[in-house]
Amino acid sequence: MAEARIIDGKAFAAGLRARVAEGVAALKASHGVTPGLAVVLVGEDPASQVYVRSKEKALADLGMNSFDHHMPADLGEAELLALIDRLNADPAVHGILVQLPLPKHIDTQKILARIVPEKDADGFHVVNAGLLATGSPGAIVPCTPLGSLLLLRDTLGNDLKGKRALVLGRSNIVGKPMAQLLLQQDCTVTVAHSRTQDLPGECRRADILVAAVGRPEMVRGDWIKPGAVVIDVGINRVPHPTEPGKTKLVGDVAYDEAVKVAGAITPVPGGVGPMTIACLMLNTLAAACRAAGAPVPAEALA
Ligand SMILES: Nc1nc2c(c(=O)[nH]1)N[C@@H](CN(C=O)c1ccc(C(=O)N[C@@H](CCC(=O)O)C(=O)O)cc1)CN2
Repeated sequence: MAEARIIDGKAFAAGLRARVAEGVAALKASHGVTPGLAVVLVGEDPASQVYVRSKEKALADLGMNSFDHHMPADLGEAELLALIDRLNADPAVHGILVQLPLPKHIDTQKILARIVPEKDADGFHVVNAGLLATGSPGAIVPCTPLGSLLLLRDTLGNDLKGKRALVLGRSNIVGKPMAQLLLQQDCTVTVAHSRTQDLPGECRRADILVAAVGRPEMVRGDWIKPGAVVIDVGINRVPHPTEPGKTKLVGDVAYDEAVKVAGAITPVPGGVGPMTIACLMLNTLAAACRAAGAPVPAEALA
């Protein structure tokens, strides 16, 4: 059997970013509005610092405003809530991003719930989750599931109808919204998790397999239906197998095994990861369009 087609998330994300840049220029020209995202980072988690820097660079590259709030790890919850209140009230801020994870002394749900839903660029607010779950217009869709769906549509030529989809993982940030998006595409959706019986068997039935479980290389090659499309959301840093003291990134899928069975597969790195940041840019543009009464880019509507 031929090896799987490699889904190039990096290239697709570059194209999406170019389309967002065009949308930004058009909004400036038509309404005199520059989309702006407030980027809130609390503490010094090294991975979060890297992601936040990439987001701030992407904003600048695409002609958007970035309002950076890098706060100390011992910032109090009340101070963070007060910052969110200020950003909610600032008309130049169209989107607010609070980088996760937050330090343990801060109640993440309380912070996310404080962001007004129309500025919730990550789509994590319960109002946006509810709009998505009910198929209502105006939902801001979480970036990683949105990016995964755009890659799936591109791979399958928009033909997801009737396909059996298995989402492995039930987080509020990826698994649940991913399942909602696939349902909207008329897939037959199963959500599997750590307590699912016969996980390999469930996976083997899937035409579309989205792995978002956060366990390095958990999905083995013989769990995959021949020809299935595999979207690997996992980003796990593990000890390098041959270079002592070094680490490497792997997904939730054993790539070398899966690539021999699947019809198409996202690599890690270079698959879903770059789409997360591109979709954040898209959601920020969409929020600015809504605030200005301008048409919202179709890709953001899922
Ligand atoms: N508020 C949020 N916090 C977090 C989110 C999120 O969507 N919103 N997601 C992750 C981290 N994340 C963005 O914040 C993110 C993760 C990975 C990538 C990415 O491009 N990964 C590269 C590899 C990067 C590397 O070498 O480490 C890839 O997969 O090719 C982008 C964004 C948790 N927090």
